[in-house]
Amino acid sequence: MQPAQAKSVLPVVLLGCGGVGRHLLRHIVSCRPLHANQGVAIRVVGVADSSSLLVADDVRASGLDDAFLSDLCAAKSAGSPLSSLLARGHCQVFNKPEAMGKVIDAATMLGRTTGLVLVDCSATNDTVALLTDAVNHGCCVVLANKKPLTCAYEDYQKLTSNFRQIRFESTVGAGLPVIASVTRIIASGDPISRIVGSLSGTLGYVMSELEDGKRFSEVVKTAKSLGYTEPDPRDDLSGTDVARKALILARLLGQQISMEDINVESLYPSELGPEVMSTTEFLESGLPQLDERIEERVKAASLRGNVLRYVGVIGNTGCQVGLQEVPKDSALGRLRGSDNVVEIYSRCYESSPLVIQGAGAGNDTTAAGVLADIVDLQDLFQKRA
Ligand SMILES: NC(=O)C1=CN([C@@H]2O[C@H](COP(=O)(O)OP(=O)(O)OC[C@H]3O[C@@H](n4cnc5c(N)ncnc54)[C@H](OP(=O)(O)O)[C@@H]3O)[C@@H](O)[C@H]2O)C=CC1
Ligand SMILES: N[C@@H](CC=O)C(=O)O
Repeated sequence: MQPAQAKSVLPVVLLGCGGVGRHLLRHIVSCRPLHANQGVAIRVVGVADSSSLLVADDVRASGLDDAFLSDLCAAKSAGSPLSSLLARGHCQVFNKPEAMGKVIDAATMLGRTTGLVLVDCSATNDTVALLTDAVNHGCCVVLANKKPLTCAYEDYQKLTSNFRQIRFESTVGAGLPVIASVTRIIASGDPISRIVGSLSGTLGYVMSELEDGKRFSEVVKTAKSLGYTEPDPRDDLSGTDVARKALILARLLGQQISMEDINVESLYPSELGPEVMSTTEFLESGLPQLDERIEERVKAASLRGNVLRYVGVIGNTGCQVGLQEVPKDSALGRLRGSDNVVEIYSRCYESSPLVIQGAGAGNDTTAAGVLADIVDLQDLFQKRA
């Protein structure tokens, strides 16, 4: 008989079970045989949403089983609260504000013993203190949420001070290996001078669909239904989401800057902003008001043989994100759908940049990136027979 392979068991608490979080749970379940072959077992011990935290009865000994996780995804997809799963047994539910204290309790206990990966697939600013606390208790952190990395610089520094314990590949380019590539180039001592790219799956998709004559308002709604947009698509249309990605890259390059230091072009006026109308109102009545203006810009560019792309430039002297007219047959102009393209210029990649291209948004690819980050942490967890 073969001796049982030693496994790294990675307990996970997931914050956020929306589009990305649910895909992550499904990927964890479907990858069990693959991970077993790789000597890894991911044990989901807790899941939180905006109002509560559901945890396994004894987080040190066992997690939520796979049938439970499937039911949890189904319940959240149907709009039911996490507490609707209490009847299944072997779990407890804590409501806010108590819930976040319970996450810290789990992080304190597991950080000292088995270790814990706290995964942030929420879209809130509210998790940064919790994540920093978890890191300080020896836990690891994986982020799809960009906000904890784009907060005040001092908070960013605190969160990332133990760099080996934190992964955030999906925050830029979803599942594309952008952060890994930048990190490797930096580690090799090759100075990066510039990163240029189309960093928004939503805006890439919208711009390429407009070239086919579709209406802006309709295309934005389709991007939302495909899982490309942020929960409020104005985060994409304002350029804020791209600016967050630019900031994450700039900070990775060592720049001590903040969101206010980035020049951002918004595709909608402040009268249609979140302070004035809800997301639903924006989608129903605000968005159509933008159709004509954007479509005129697309047509004007087309008459010059160009297309519009929302481009981010991260340089040594500053960062800008905004619409640019680019030749139709350029690398940026040829982009279709939700694809991102990122060009990295450094001493080794000066005349011919390192180019990373592929799907840059979507729940599936984002969750896959998060899962790869979790598995990448396995060496920090003890192997057990
Ligand atoms: N979709 C994509 O292509 C990509 C997304 N991302 C990032 O992934 C994250 C998730 O996106 P997505 O799944 O589309 O968003 P959703 O809006 O679908 O889901 C967000 C989830 O977070 C939960 N939540 C809100 N506040 C808190 C909180 N304080 N604590 C715990 N959970 C909370 C929500 O709870 P409730 O269910 O109660 O509302 C919801 O379950 C975002 O930060 C996004 O920027 C990153 C790269 C690509
Ligand atoms: N809304 C974002 C999702 C990924 O970060 C995008 O469209 O790129």
